[in-house]
Amino acid sequence: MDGEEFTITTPTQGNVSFRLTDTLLLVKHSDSKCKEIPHRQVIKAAFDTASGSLEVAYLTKKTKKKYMSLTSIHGQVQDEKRGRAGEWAESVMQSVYEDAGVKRARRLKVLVNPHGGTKQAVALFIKIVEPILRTAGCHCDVIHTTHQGHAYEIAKDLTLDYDAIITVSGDGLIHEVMNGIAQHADPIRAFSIPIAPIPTGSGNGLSLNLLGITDGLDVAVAALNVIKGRPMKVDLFSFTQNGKRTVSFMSQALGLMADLDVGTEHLRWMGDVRFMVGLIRGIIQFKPCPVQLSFKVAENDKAKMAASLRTRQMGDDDGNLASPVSFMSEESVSDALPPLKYLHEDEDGWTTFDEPLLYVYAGKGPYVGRDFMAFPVSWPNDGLIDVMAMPVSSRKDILTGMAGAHKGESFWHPRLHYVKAHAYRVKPLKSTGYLAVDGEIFPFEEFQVEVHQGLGTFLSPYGRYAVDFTSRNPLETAKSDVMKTEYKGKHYRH
Ligand SMILES: Nc1ncnc2c1ncn2[C@@H]1O[C@H](COP(=O)(O)OP(=O)(O)OP(=O)(O)O)[C@@H](O)[C@H]1O
Repeated sequence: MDGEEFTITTPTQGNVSFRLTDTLLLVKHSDSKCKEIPHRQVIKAAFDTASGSLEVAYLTKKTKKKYMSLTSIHGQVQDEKRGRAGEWAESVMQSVYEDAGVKRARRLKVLVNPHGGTKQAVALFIKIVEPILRTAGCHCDVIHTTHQGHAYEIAKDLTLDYDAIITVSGDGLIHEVMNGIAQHADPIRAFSIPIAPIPTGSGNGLSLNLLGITDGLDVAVAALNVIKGRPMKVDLFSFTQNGKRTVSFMSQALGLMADLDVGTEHLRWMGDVRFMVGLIRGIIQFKPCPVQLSFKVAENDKAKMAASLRTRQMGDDDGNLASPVSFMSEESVSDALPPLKYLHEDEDGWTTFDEPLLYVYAGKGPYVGRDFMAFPVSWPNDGLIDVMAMPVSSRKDILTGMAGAHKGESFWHPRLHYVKAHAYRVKPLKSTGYLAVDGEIFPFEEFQVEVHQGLGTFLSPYGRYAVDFTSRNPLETAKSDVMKTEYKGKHYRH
């Protein structure tokens, strides 16, 4: 039945015709040219037999609008086509959902943090996000968090019949959800319920990574990801400190990089500008970060990391997407978190970095904020954590290093050490300093981090981070060999 044209008569827009092709829904108003809506943006086609009315809904980008717009068109189907309208609407739904590997009418646990970022979460959810989710037929069980720790409590006792957990917040609430799930009676099954962020916090790093720099702060694009995204397996980290295990999904920051978060909490109202304020303040203060860093290295050649990223990006299109429709994989169900592999006292195969440092920053996901692609060669489920360490140098050095930070160019800074590791540990050499884990403050005390490959799940439109790292090594070939020699020979002891 694809290809057949259906025309409806609407109360306000005259006649509107629809035709479905293999990839598009064509929408034609009598007085305007035909709109081409990709299947992915179509969220509803429904025919009501009793009234003879057809509703078609989709999202489109409109110039000058901050967010994608929801269009819902209702109207009476012409008499002679009424008998086939139900079947046509069903064939549209089949094409835009099941044929794309997506279950319709997802059941969602929605956590709205009224306190995050610029405190817009409640208004944005009610005005923009909820109408989109409801139009798509999603079942939303909405809770407004009332206190710190609330999302943790909810996630810990979550029933496992949700298709996704939606956080209308920043990254901080996701950290809480992850740690609630880690304490769940059935953590592996709970971790296989995908999380999808609606970006209303100040940093929104996860949303930028899943949706890209152009769409990453668009709450309507994020809502579309909730409806149409597919589960993407991601690595999570165990952060252990003083015998306590915490799950981290994004980053651990020490020194200058922790200054961006810690101490700018009271500036949440600024949105992500607060991180720039933190950076400038950190550069003015220019305090060294008194720690010893050790890691279990997997790769330490930047050029190889960038080449391997390009190879992966050219690989199969949705390589990281889990099988569609049903999210729970019965075979992979085990009932406990993976055990820790590395003991704190284990020295075998560990490399120690001996240079005085200005900061250590480790994590997963290229963007940590809109202006900073900190981990450009990060991959969702390579089983590794990207660790960077900046030795104490001049303010000028740091500033030049940050110049192309929004495009990930600081990766190539000759003084920045960047490794992919299975695990790493930090031992403070003094008692005072800053440590932030996923943006939350932690005691400045010894800790260790290891990676659990593919333990977590996010909803993703692409099955990979929606981030292009196009920057090439400015020193290219010859000079990069010099850097490599210096890297291995001078500052490390094995
Ligand atoms: N009702 C509430 N009152 C106070 N704090 C809350 C409330 N609900 C949640 N929180 C806390 O707010 C903190 C920040 O949440 P969130 O991640 O949404 O915003 P953000 O920190 O501004 O954004 P980002 O993490 O992206 O920088 C979380 O640690 C969470 O525990």
